[in-house]
Amino acid sequence: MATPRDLSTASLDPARTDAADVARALLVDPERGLTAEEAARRLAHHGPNELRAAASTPLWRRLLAQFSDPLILLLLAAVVISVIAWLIEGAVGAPIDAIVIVAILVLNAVLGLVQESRAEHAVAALAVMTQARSTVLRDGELRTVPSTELVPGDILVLAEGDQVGADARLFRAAALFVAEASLTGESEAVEKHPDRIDEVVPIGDRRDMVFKGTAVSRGTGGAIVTATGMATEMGAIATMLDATVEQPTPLQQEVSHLGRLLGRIVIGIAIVVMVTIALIEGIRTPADVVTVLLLGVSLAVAAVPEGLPAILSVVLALGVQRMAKRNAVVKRLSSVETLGSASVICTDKTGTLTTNQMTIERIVTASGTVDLSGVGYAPVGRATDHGHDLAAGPLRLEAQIVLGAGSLVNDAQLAQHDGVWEIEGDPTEAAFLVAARKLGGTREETARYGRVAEVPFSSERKMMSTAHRHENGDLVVLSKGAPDVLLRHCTRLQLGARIVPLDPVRRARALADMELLSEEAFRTLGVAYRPAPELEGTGGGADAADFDESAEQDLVYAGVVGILDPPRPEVRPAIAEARAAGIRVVMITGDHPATAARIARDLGIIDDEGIALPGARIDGMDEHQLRDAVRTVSVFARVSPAHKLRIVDALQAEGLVVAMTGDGVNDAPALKSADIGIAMGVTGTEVAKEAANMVLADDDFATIVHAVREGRVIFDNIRKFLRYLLYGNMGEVLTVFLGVVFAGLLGFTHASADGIVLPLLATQILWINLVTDSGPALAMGVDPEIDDVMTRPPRGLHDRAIDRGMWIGIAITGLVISVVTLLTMDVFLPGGLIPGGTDTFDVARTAGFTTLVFAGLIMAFNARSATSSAFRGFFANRWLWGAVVLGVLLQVAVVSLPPLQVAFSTASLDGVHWAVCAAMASVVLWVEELRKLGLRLLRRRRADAAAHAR
Ligand SMILES: Nc1ncnc2c1ncn2[C@@H]1O[C@H](COP(=O)(O)OP(=O)(O)OP(=O)(O)O)[C@@H](O)[C@H]1O
Repeated sequence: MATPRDLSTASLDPARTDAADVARALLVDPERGLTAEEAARRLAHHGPNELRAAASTPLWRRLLAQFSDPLILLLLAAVVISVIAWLIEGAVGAPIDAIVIVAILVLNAVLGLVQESRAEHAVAALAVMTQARSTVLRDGELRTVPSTELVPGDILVLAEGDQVGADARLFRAAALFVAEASLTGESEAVEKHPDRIDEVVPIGDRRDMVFKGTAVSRGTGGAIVTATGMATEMGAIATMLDATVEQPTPLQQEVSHLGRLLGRIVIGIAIVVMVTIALIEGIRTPADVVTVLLLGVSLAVAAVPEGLPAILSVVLALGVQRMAKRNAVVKRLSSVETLGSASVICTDKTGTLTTNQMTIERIVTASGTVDLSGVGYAPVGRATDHGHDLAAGPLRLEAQIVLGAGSLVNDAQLAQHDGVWEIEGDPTEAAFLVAARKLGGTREETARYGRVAEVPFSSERKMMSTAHRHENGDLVVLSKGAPDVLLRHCTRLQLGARIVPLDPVRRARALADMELLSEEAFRTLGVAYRPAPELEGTGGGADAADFDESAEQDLVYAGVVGILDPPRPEVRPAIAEARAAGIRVVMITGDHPATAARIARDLGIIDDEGIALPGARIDGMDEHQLRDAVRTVSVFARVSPAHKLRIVDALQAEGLVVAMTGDGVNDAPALKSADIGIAMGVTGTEVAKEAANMVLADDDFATIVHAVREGRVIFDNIRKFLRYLLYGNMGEVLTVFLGVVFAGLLGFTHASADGIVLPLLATQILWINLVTDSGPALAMGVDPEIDDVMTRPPRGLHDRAIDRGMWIGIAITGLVISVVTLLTMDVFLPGGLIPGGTDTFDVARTAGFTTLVFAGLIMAFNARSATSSAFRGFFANRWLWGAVVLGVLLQVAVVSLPPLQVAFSTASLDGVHWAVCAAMASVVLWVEELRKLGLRLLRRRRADAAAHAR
């Protein structure tokens, strides 16, 4: 086979070449597309259809960036000073502290880097899940493929809401409008037409081409891909489009703010500690200066959780992965936090609350009602009239017109694959194809019509029309749409084989028929038609360009179908769960108010008195009236996408955090405006997915509620490790500070070989923070749900992660930790508060150090809830247990292994020491248990009092 010319590099300009010639040059038949093998071959030749990503930062620079924190730099400076002092003093022995501190910092940087890479990988994996897709014709069939797999010569099939995946030459277009702002900056959508352009014109004027990165805002079309990847016009400007950098989430901002605040406070404390030591103990040698300096700076490094932003990213990213496994694909980490605060979920009805498995069960025409049996897409079922097989006659004829016309003004396809009936396209439309097959004779008739033009369906118009030519040359217009809308375009009625005027009585009857179907929860669709001889005169045939909305008049109303779209079984409990969690559910649908209200009632969204507010009423309201309305109304029906935007704005003005679902191209503004835009993964358009923060892989409402729960759990877990880290840090700072003060008061100055008496050494402080504490903190990030997060109201968007209650808890716990640590040291020291101690200062300090580490590890269990006992879900997190056991082993090692004893100035402990350390450390657990018990009792008493008052 000849190789197709690569148009992107050839001199041929597709915009100035006939579509047929472009197809020929690219060796493709526009009616069949490429074969799968040929597409694979071309993909191998041209490479994936991607814009080259920006080069990644080299590893060494990322490692170096780990040291860029000002406090770490300060510590490094202190280390340098200590080395200089050691050199001045004659370089005796080895500068052990300096070596140990640098080693710990390197270890810490490597860990930080690993965290960062994990978070990045998780985010990259999300990008793959939310990648854009395109519809192409391959082997004569429609296929949806990732847009990265498009190749030159592919036949793109474009519909409203599609992202154009590659540059392509149009060969067909029906009312095709493309938004090209991303490429040309032009905000208005441009109408496209396959007619060749003869001059060389700028991109914005190449009406016969569509370009990668733009979006179809209206209409349909077919185009031959002429360029992919960097060869596209978008590729030409791609150097300007560096990969978007993830902005820090509000929580990440709060944490870095917290870091800076702590940094300042701690530097203050460090200075106070250093001055206190100098005053109480007196600085005697340069070594004393270095010891105090290192201690002060290490304290600062320890107390400020530098690793927190990285841990935060990992926890968010892991949460995002868990959500994705449950079909909620979040595009940005920040959306996870917002999800947890959602206070109202506005949801579509069709496909989200319902199954979107449409079955026509009823056809109501002027002569009566036909019932159709059978479920699903298999076209087997009986047509009956009052329980009897439908006989030939006016009713059958009318039903045949309804279903026949309905399956012609239709873009869906029905086919049997391996014995299973499957549909391609809109399920509402496919329902007509299935029903038409159930009613014998209909398909034979429709086969005689060929489509010549169309005005596509849109959620604003709520109807669509096509023009067809019969074998005998006659032209007709066929329309289907929301019956109340369609009836406005009808002046006549089909009655048996006759066409009669649609007088007020007949119109009222038709409306009543539809209303009745709606109240029974049926989705309704009307069908109408008219002979259209006048189309013949326009431009030598019913040309697509001459056919527009103006043809939708003077129609003959044929009848209405009742489509069953059952609610998803999991939705009712999900709505109850949302309500319990203080989240309101609002249904916003294009469907009829009666259908909407009935289904909302069945699902528990509204009670029997609840009503559906029609979109037309919203039009008559100003902002204030709408704000009043959204306070009470939970069902909006027959709305258009523009109403959605107004509803979002009104709810937000009421102070609510709004999650909003959407699927169509016109939903994009509402999705962007909502706090969380949620696009449908299955039925949603590419434009909607692009505008949303989250994509539902299964279109299911219940998935949104799961995602909210997950968002709350993630936020809870973040609070857990904040609490945990700050408990420990507060404990250390207070231990050092109080230790120095008490040492002075008790006269323990210069009691050890190191010169100055310090309750903890710089290396030990760094050990605790950067080694033993990191494991439990990480494990906390994947903690299972300890407190039921769906029993509390949503968190305010601007509520702080660390509130006052938490600060009080941190202060109390920090104080308890420092007191037990100092008491442990005192127990073993001779001449302390508690008599009987006989150990050396080094042993006593090692015991204090160990108590501090153990208390920290025990606090990990406590930090998991502000109110629940640490024993609740005690064994639920095996990572936490792993981390705690590892922490204990590391501590045993640092106390008992001689090389580590030298590095960390520790001394061996015996059995009694270990037991006392463990017992003293456990005191924090009991104190916290008592405090939480008190809190719980208080809370219960308040709840009882409130219940009593009611
Ligand atoms: N393919 C179609 N052709 C003609 N009319 C349609 C088609 N699909 C839907 N309709 C009519 O338009 C109305 C509105 O449809 P739209 O897609 O805006 O909302 P919906 O799918 O009913 O609900 P939701 O907004 O909850 O997804 C429907 O109730 C139906 O009567």
